[in-house]
This record gives sequence, structure tokens and C-alpha cells, in this order.
Amino acid sequence: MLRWLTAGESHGPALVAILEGLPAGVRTSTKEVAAELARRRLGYGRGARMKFEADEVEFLGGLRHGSTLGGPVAIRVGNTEWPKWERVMAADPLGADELDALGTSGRNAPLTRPRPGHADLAGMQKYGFDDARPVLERASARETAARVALGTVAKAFLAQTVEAVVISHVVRIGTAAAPDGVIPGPDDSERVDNDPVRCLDPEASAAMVAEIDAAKTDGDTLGGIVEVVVHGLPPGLGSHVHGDRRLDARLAGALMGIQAIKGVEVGDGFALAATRGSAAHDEIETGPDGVRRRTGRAGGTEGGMSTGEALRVRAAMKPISTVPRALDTVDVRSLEPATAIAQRSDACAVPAAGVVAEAMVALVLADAVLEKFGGDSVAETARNVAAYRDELARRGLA
Ligand SMILES: Cc1cc2nc3c(=O)[nH]c(=O)nc-3n(C[C@H](O)[C@H](O)[C@H](O)COP(=O)(O)O)c2cc1C
Ligand SMILES: C=C(O[C@@H]1CC(C(=O)O)=C[C@@H](OP(=O)(O)O)[C@H]1O)C(=O)O
Repeated sequence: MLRWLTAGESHGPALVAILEGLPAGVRTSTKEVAAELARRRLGYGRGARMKFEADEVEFLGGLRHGSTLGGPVAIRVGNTEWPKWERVMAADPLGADELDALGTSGRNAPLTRPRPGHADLAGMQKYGFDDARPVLERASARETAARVALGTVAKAFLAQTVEAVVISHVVRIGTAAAPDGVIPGPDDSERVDNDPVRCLDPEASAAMVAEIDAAKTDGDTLGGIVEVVVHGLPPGLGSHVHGDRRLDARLAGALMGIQAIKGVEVGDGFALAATRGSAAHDEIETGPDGVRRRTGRAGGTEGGMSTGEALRVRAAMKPISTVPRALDTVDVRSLEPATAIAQRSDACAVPAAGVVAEAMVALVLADAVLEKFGGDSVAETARNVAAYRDELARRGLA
């Protein structure tokens, strides 16, 4: 239904992202994408590059006068670092003089001391490189800017069809955790973004900032956990009929596809494993809004389908792998023990990972909405959504 693809290197001229399969009439703009990209750059613990680099957004196709045309949407996110890397990352072969001028030091120095936890060593083994540069350029989470650009369009589609709102917050950085049960509402986005670590609980936020400061002082890095919450989804997105159509499986795959994400939890997932069924499942009752779950432990999916309750998924991020107090490694040329590459880096990027996770969840949900409701225009999709909701109401089920 909906397909997406990104291309580009961390220090190349630009990232390019394509979204194919979106109906006509989704209202969005360069300004809206730029605002989402700005959210991704924020967060206490990000490295120097976030300050001096800007994201240059340009729609290359699929959008006219602020409305999608039904064709592939193509977005370019320019890397303002490019002038410094023009030679090192040149697409075309360099002449002998240019190669001489470039040399093998500074930015062009071969990176032969792979970082534990990054893609360096496995990438060098797999692709036959003896330099980590060609690997890290694409493994870098710079690529997540392209995903967030597409996620902005997916979010607009969700808002304009099913009227769903996607929001995220940070629930853990290192050992500092937000209290359980603090879940952002649909209007809390600004409040979350105004916090330095995008955490809703002020005390936990202060503890997270202190933990980042301590890690930096020790030349160390941190990971954590983000939670994405989606309000307003209809029941019945995804399906129980086959594993690869399950909404929870599709969300987990998309979140695990983000750099450094090593665990995904739907609702109270892992905690539920330790409780009895009577205390784990969300009992069903009728009320003014039709048939509803009394609690939200399942995180808004049952049987691989959305339940119509708030969707809640968590993603666990491992600590940043460029550890300033460099870790032990091996120099792949000499095979002698060495310390790993440790250039400038983020100390903690969990707040940014939350924004990226929102984008991935929005893309999966936009795909699931199109699968269920179809439509070649936003108006058509919205009509189909309204007809489904009317039918659920007629049956007393919504
Ligand atoms: C938003 C974001 C920013 C990141 N920044 C850095 C960084 O500055 N330095 C670093 O070594 N890793 C950083 N990472 C993590 C690496 O991209 C990631 O650890 C690496 O790709 C290997 O992860 P993997 O084992 O999941 O592939 C970042 C990840 C994300 C999501
Ligand atoms: C550039 C971004 O993140 C980068 C992700 C990243 C990594 O290894 O994943 C390493 C760092 O890049 P550099 O080594 O050039 O400083 C981050 O700055 C970004 O998020 O826009």
C-alpha cells in the first residue's frame, strides 16, 4: 500500500526520502516538515553537530500548493555540513591532484578502529572495506532526518482522515525513570517538547538531566526508553488473520528498524508476563462512548488489530556507541589491540529517538489506514472512515 525509502549518507550532500501510495489532498508544507525536523535536533545530551548543522528541507515532488497530488512524495533534506566533506564524500572519481590534496589524514583518515556497538566492524567484514567510513556514513542516525520528514506527511494524513494524534515522551534515561502511568494526552505535545529531555514528569526530567551530566563527566554515554502514544485510532487496523498483517508486529518491526533500538514493548508487555490474566486484561464495558476497555494495559491492540483505545508502544535504545572514554577494540589493519574511534558524538539521543519513533509509528499507521479504508483522495478515505464509524455506532459498538 504505502512504501517508503530513504537514501543518502551522513556527510553527503543530502538525504532523500520517498513516500509512495499516499492519496491526493493531504495538506502539508515545507514549514511543517522543517518544524518536525527541528524537534528531532533537540534534547539534552545531543552533540555539537546538532548546533552548527541545519536541516534544509525541499519537496522535490508530489506536493503542489500545500496539497499532495497522489504521486510519490519526494523530500530532500540537505546536509549543511556538505562543503566540508565535498571531496571526502565526492560521488565521482577524483583526479590525481585532488586525491593528493585530500591526503589520508583529517576527515579522510582511514577509520580502522571499529567502535563496539556501532555498525563499523560487521559492515567492514560484510562489504569488504578496511575503513569504517563507507559503513558509518549510512549506518549513522543522520538518516532518521529523512524518516521524520516522511513521518510528518504520514501524521498529516492520519490527522486529516482518522483524526489520530501521534505523540511521544521519554520514560527512561539510564537509571532515571518517569513514574508509571504518566501518559501524554493529545494536547501535550508542546509540554513534552518544552522539557529538555521530553519527559512529562519534572522530577524525573531533572534526574535524567543529572544522569546525562554525570555520564558526560565520566566520558560515557546513555540510552533509555521512549513511549509513543496515538490517540483517536478507530478499532480494526491491522488483522489477526496472518502474522505479517498484525499491527503490533508491523509497529515492532518499524521501531526495531531505528538505529540503536534494541527492544519494543506494546502496552504493559513485559510487566504483563508477571501478572495473572485477571489483572492483565482490559475488561470490556458499555458506557456513553459505546463499548470500551476499562483499562489500557494492552496498549491499544488485541489480536493484531487496533482496539480503538490509545495505542501505546515503547522502544528501548542502547547507549550511544561512540563512547568518549574509548572502548577496547582491534585495529583491523595491524590486528593489534587498540582504542575505538571516539570523535564528537551525542552523549544521549533518547529525546530525539522519540521523535523518530513517532515518525515510524505514523508511517505504519498510515499504511494500515489505507489498507482498511482505501481512497485515492483524503476526502474519499475520510468518507470511508466516517461510514465505518457510523456503522459501528449503529451496532452500538462505538
Ligand atoms: C537519533 C539518534 C542519534 C544517534 N546519535 C549517535 C551518535 O552521535 N553517535 C553514535 O555513535 N551513535 C549514535 N546513534 C546510534 C547509532 O546510530 C547506532 O548505535 C548504530 O547505528 C548501531 O546501532 P544498531 O546496532 O542498532 O545498528 C544515534 C541513534 C539515534 C536514533
Ligand atoms: C547527524 C546526526 O546524528 C549523528 C548520528 C551519529 C550516528 O553515529 O548515528 C553520529 C553523529 O554524527 P557525527 O559523527 O557526524 O557527529 C550524530 O551527529 C543527526 O541526527 O542529524
